[in-house]
Amino acid sequence: MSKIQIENNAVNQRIRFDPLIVGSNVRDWFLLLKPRVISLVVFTGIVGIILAPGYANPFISLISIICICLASGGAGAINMWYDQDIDRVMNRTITRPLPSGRVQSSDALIYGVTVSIISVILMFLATNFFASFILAFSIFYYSVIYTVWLKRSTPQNIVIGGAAGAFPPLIGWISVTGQIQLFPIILFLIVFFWTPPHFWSLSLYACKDYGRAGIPMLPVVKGARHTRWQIFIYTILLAIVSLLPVYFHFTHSVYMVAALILNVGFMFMSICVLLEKQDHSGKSLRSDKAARWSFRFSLIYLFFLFLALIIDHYIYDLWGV
Ligand code: HEM
Ligand SMILES: CC(C)=CCC/C(C)=C/CC/C(C)=C/COP(=O)(O)OP(=O)(O)O
Repeated sequence: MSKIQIENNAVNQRIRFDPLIVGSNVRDWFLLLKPRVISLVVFTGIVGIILAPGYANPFISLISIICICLASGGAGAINMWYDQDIDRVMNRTITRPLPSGRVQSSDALIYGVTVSIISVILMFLATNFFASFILAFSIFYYSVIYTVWLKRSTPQNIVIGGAAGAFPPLIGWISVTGQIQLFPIILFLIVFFWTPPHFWSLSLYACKDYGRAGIPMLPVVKGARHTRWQIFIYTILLAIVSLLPVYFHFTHSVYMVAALILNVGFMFMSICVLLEKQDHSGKSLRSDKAARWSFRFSLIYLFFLFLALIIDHYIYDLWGV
C-alpha cells in the first residue's frame, strides 16, 4: 500500500468513527464560522474599541464586537464553501462540515452570505457608515480577494491576503471615532506583519497537505529553507512595527517591556525554525517540531501583545499613573 493510500485510509477511519458526525447540526453551523480563529480576531477588534479616544457606549461597543464576530464568521463560512474541494483532500480539514457531507454546499453559502450581510447592516445601524464599509470590505477581502483569487494563484497569498485579518482593530477604532488615525493604522500593520510568520510556521508542517491540494503555499513552491528565512525576516519586521506605538508615544513602559519580551521570544522561535536540521532538499529531519512551536507561539504573541496594549492604556491613560 502506498503512503498516500495509508494516509487516506487513516482519514476515512477518522471520519467513520468521529462521534460528532451524527446529530451534530448546531455544532456544524458553529464550526462553519471558524470559531477559534474568530476568538483572537475579535480580541484585536475589542482592543481597537478600548484604545479609541472618546466615550465608547458599552451597548454600542458590544454590538460592534458582535458585528466583527459575525463578519469574520460569515467570511469564514464563505471561505469553507469555496474551499470545500481542497478541504476534502487535506488531512487537516477533511473532517470539516462540508467535506464530510454534514452540511449541504448551498446551505453553507447562503448561511455565510446572510451572516455577513447582517453584520454589515447591524454595524451601520449601531455605529457609522465608515466602520460598516471597512467591515464589508474586510469580508470581501477575505472571502474573494484572498480565498477566490490569491490563495490558489500565488505563494505571496498570505502576505497580501494577510490584510484581511488585520482590519478588525481598525474597525473597532472607527466604530467609536468614525475616523482613521495613526495608532489604529499601526495596529493594522502589527497584525499584517504577524500573519506571515503565523501562517508559514503552520504551512511548514502542513506542506504535504497543501501540495496534495495543489495550493501554491510558500514551502510547496519555494521549499522549506526559503520559507524558514522568510519567517525570520518577517519576525524582524514585526518586531520593528510592534515597537512603533512606543516610538510615537502612544504607549508606555508596560507595553514596551511586554513587546520586548514577546519579540525576543518570537525571534528565538524563528531562529529555532531556521536552524532546524534539514536535508539538502530543505526538508526538515525532525518533523518540524520548531515550526509547530513557532505557530503556537504566534498565537500567544498576538494575544499578549494586544493584552499589554489594554493594560498599558488602563494603567497610564485612565488611572493616570
Ligand atoms: C490571511 C491570514 C491568515 C491565514 C491564512 C491564517 C491561517 C491559519 C490556518 C490555516 C490555521 C489553522 C486552522 C485550522 O487548523 O483549522 C490558523 C489557525 C489560527 N489562526 Fe490564523 N490565519 C490568518 C490570520 C489570522 C488572524 C488575523 C488571526 C487572529 C488575529 C488568526 C488566528 C488564528 C487562531 C487563533 C488559530 C488557531 C485556531 C485553532 O486553534 O484551531 N489567524 N490560521
Ligand atoms: C472581519 C473579518 C472579515 C475578519 C477576517 C479575519 C480573517 C481574515 C481571518 C483569517 C483567518 C484564517 C483561518 C485564515 C485561514 O486561511 P485559509 O482559509 O487558507 O485556511 P484553511 O486552510 O484552514 O481553510
